[in-house]
Amino acid sequence: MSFVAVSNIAKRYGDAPILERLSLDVEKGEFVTIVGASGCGKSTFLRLLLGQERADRGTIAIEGAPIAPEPGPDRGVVFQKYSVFPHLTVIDNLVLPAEIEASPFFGRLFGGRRRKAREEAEALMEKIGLSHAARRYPAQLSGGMQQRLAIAQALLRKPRILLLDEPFGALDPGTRQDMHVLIEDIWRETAMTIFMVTHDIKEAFKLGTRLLVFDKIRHDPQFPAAYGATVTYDLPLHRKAANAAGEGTGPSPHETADLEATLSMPASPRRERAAPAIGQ
Ligand SMILES: Nc1ncnc2c1ncn2[C@@H]1O[C@H](COP(=O)(O)OP(=O)(O)OP(=O)(O)O)[C@@H](O)[C@H]1O
Repeated sequence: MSFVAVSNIAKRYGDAPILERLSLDVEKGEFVTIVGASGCGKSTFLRLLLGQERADRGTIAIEGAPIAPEPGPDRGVVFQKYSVFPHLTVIDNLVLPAEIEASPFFGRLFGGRRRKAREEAEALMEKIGLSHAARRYPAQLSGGMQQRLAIAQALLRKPRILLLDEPFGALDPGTRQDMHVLIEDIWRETAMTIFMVTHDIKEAFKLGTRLLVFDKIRHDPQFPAAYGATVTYDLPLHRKAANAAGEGTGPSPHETADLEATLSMPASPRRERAAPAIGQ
């Protein structure tokens, strides 16, 4: 039994099929990166995993149990645009969820429970490098710091699955590199299972242990929206494992260019050629 089992799911919005015949088995601790043409349904897939939306057909199970019909503490999420509370300081952004969980009506904790929540928030700020900014408001943070805060919020309830939807898409290259280091550290330390949507192929190769390409298998040129997308390439990134052992290098320019060429085309029928041999 795999940790996350996605079996033959389909999702439509109105008359438009977005995803179809999508099946996938993911083991605990995998870092799955997802790429695909814009609008092909990558974020929709993350929302299905989150439980924010329901598939029209098929099932998603975590450790054999059907996924809860709403977002739960076992799944954390970070979006490209900051999902933090703008009117709260960094530390209050990290304490409030605990307060609301413990006291949904008043949203306040007192005494030992409040102290514990603050200690946990402080430990998290230390881990993600925001201790010095505890009293600042989100508008006073850089983009990278705001995303650190969003990641910290997602980690608050110690999720087993982390869903990242283009989390670094709005950041400059230097900040992105820092965030790569942070997310890799968190992943190694927590052994979380991560699904990350990205438009950056190099980032997908660099961070993932497995890379999925979403695309359409069936295509009607008269009605481009007639069919949904599915997983058309599923590439184990063996080289990543070698990297972890201190060996190997990133993808060759040829491999990256090959996949970039594939993805630069609009969502299209499956191209009948062998998947690039990654990390063989
Ligand atoms: N709530 C919704 N209602 C109707 N259509 C939707 C809804 N959410 C998404 N869509 C449509 O579903 C399709 C897939 O959207 P989705 O955001 O999943 O794509 P994506 O691959 O993540 O795109 P991008 O890479 O541009 O972020 C798009 O055509 C989008 O317009």
